[in-house]
Amino acid sequence: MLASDLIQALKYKRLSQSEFTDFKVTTVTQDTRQVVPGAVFIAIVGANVDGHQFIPQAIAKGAQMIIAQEPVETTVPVVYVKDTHRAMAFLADKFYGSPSQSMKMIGVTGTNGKTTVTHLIEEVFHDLGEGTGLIGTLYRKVNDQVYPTTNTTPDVLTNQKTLAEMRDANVKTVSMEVSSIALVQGRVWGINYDICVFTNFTEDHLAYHKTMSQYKLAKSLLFAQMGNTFSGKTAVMNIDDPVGREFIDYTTSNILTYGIKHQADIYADHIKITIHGTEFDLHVFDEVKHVKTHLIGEFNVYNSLAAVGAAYAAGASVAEIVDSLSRVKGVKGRFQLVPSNTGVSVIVDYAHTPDGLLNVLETLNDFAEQDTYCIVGCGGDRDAQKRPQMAKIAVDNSTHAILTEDNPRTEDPHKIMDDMLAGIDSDQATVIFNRREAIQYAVNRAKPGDAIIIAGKGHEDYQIIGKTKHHFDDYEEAEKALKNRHSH
Ligand SMILES: CC(=O)N[C@H]1[C@@H](OP(=O)(O)OP(=O)(O)OC[C@H]2O[C@@H](n3ccc(=O)[nH]c3=O)[C@H](O)[C@@H]2O)O[C@H](CO)[C@@H](O)[C@@H]1O[C@H](C)C(=O)N[C@@H](C)C(=O)N[C@H](CCC(=O)O)C(=O)O
Ligand SMILES: Nc1ncnc2c1ncn2[C@@H]1O[C@H](COP(=O)(O)OP(=O)(O)OP(=O)(O)O)[C@@H](O)[C@H]1O
Ligand SMILES: N[C@H](CCC[C@H](N)C(=O)O)C(=O)O
Ligand SMILES: [Mg+2]
Repeated sequence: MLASDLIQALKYKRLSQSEFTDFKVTTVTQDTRQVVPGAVFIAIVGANVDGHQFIPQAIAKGAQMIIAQEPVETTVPVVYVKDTHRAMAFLADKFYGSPSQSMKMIGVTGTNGKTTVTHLIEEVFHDLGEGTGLIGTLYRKVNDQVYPTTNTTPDVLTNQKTLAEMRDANVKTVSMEVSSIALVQGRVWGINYDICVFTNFTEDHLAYHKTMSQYKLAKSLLFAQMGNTFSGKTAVMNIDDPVGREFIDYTTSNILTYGIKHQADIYADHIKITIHGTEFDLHVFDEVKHVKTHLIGEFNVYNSLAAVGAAYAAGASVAEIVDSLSRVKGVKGRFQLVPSNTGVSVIVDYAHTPDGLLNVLETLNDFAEQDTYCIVGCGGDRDAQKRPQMAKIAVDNSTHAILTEDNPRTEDPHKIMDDMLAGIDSDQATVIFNRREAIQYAVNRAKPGDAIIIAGKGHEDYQIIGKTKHHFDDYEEAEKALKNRHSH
């Protein structure tokens, strides 16, 4: 694409040089680390640094045009806009040719369950032999090709680039996690969602959003993005959650409701939960099918219903969806059982919010024959308000609560622990800062019939201390601990 064509995407702009030599744009990026000769570099004012300071570096690496919002002196043409952040979304869509227009786009938002629901949806269309795409916490996936990712919802350029790759690889259906932070930062601006799913709303991310009402507003943006013209789109809403009921008013899309407690279009009854899986009768309007899945817990019935709604709206039949649900083995780090012959059940789970933790502990208590152990910590540089609540939930819902480190990041682990301990009496829990030791301690103490949940890090194969990532994997650690187990 020629630079002159690309900048047509920007309606209001000022060029630093009225005449410039047009060139073929090789890439558009806001990150100097991705600049190649022929690039257009967008200077973004970030939370840590101001991208305008990287302009000389970008030019040295071959950037041939700059998009800026502040006066800069350069040797290459500059396009001035009021807000480079907004411009980035327009340029991303234009450069990659609006890929979301040519695929069925499913966006999933909510505090918990996004990763699980997006995987369940992907599985249905994968089983139907269609090309599928997935963007989320674990990775970006184009058919079977997996790319690593840093954010649950990447920046807008990475999103559009990934979507373009999906379109070119014959992907028909994309299921995508949309985080609240991404929604306020415009990381999904320009994406044309056909189906949007709301899972639930409870506390998280207050370090970023400050108040629950701002957090809620952020989540609502996905449904606002669906628009208010009659477009054949569908919003799939959990109406057992009051916020799900409220968000229905934010869009004129078609609505599919799901739930267990309220009268919904899609609902489950006769629910049976065991350590091996969950069974229920699925009702989709007048159709009823028995579902047997490997996923465990009532919260996973909700996740299944959300996926049923999205897949149904995207054209799959109830029979096809049920067939796929019965095959799904589970998602990495989400209520994942670590095999062992010790008689102790060890489960790795990504619960990192009060509600998530409460749900998994309730599930664990449903089937644990004897005592339960909950190993949990809280991440640094994240919502501090959830820390005392999570400690209390651990204490109230397990026989032995063991408080440990998660990703301390740049915070002092003692400060994080003090925040957690403020929610309980200090003699109610055992504190073992070192996560490896905490896991070994629980595994040694547990008797056959006991169950241990290692919460908070799920699939993560690292621990972030300061700004450094060290290899650390709860599942691997649990396997090792079980091997080295010496019971007392
Ligand atoms: C606070 C926050 O959200 N930060 C996000 C934000 O970074 P930023 O605006 O702070 O960027 P910055 O580091 O100040 O840099 C400013 C500009 O200079 C550029 N730069 C920077 C350095 C350099 O050498 N060269 C260069 O060009 C950067 O590319 C950027 O354009 O934009 C980046 C690109 O989109 C994100 O990766 C980054 O997420 C950070 C890593 C993060 O931890 N975010 C968390 C809070 C988050 O977004 N989480 C949600 C929810 C998770 C969940 O619950 O699932 C998520 O979606 O992941
Ligand atoms: N529907 C649900 N309701 C409440 N808790 C849930 C639900 N689904 C999953 N959880 C809990 O939350 C954890 C994370 O689940 P999942 O990864 O699917 O959520 P997510 O929304 O993608 O999280 P993130 O915000 O980190 O991307 C699970 O390990 C489980 O403990
Ligand atoms: N992706 C989420 C959850 C991280 C989970 C936990 N392990 C932590 O580090 O807080 C976040 O960035 O807030
Ligand atoms: Mg996720």
